[in-house]
Amino acid sequence: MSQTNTLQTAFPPIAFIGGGNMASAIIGGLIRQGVPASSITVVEPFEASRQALKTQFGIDALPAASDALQSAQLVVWAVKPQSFKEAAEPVAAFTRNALHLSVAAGITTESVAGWTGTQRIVRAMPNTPALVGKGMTGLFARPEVDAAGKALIAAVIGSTGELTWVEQEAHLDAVTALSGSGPAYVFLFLEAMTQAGVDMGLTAEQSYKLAVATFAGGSELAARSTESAEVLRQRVTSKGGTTYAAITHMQENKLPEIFIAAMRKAEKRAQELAAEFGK
Ligand SMILES: NC(=O)C1=CN([C@@H]2O[C@H](COP(=O)(O)OP(=O)(O)OC[C@H]3O[C@@H](n4cnc5c(N)ncnc54)[C@H](O)[C@@H]3O)[C@@H](O)[C@H]2O)C=CC1
Ligand SMILES: O=C(O)[C@@H]1CCC=N1
Repeated sequence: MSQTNTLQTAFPPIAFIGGGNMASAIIGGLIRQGVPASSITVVEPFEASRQALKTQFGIDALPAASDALQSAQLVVWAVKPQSFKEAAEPVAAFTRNALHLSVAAGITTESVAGWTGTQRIVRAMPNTPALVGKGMTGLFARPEVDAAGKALIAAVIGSTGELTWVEQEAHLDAVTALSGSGPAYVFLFLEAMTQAGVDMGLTAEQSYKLAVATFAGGSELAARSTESAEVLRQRVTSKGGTTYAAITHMQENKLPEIFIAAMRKAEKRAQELAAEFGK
């Protein structure tokens, strides 16, 4: 049986609370896998976002929580950490028997349990390449989630790309700093590489194409290779050559150290979000 058929037959009704970027990425993955829009309910207070869900997926999102949520066996929380508690209040009464999946950065499953009145919670940290089926998601399940619940969530998230389970919830803050925020680091590099290409006389279009293809190609090579990134880097870097000149400049200016420190800032911010908005 194909993956599409498995999902179509095995998929229960699912509700999304918040219908923005991340919800759309996951909904897009589900629909690409053949899940019917009619089995997806979305609560989204903003008219423009509801319209976008209608245009993109043919989903009539609800402006507020209602007893339509009662049929959902899985509830996906895709609201900002700042809005989670407020969003949970009107929803909780309808969803006590459902399995819950939160993608909110920083917010602990302990907080989600307090707001939803259930312990059956998985916390996930996806990323925006999920929009094109190339997502990477870290997941943590509370002990109250059984194997069937984990399998359902792996099927949902698997429709958007790859996934990995972590044993300690705190490690999701590391996942956030790495792959959750990571696409932004890639885009910053793309911007800088494109600018450098333009400075050296290429057109912006040509330069961007070269940069994007280089990231995609480098990632694919690393993914398929049995060798480490360090070895792959050394293979590009002829002694006294052009790459050597560039990498030496980056190392002398502590680019790796800056990168590592920056990611620790992201991890710390995830911890702060929990403290600020988790109560
Ligand atoms: N954008 C990203 O790269 C990633 C985001 N996340 C997490 O996903 C969550 C959602 O982020 P985005 O989708 O980027 O934000 P977004 O702003 O695009 O979507 C959030 C949606 O929630 C809606 N909303 C606000 N109050 C609500 C309420 N009371 N009830 C129901 N819906 C309500 C908003 O109208 C908005 O459409 C955040 O918690 C974020 O930490 C996780 C991984 C990556
Ligand atoms: O920046 C944020 O807070 C969210 C979480 C990871 C990516 N975006």
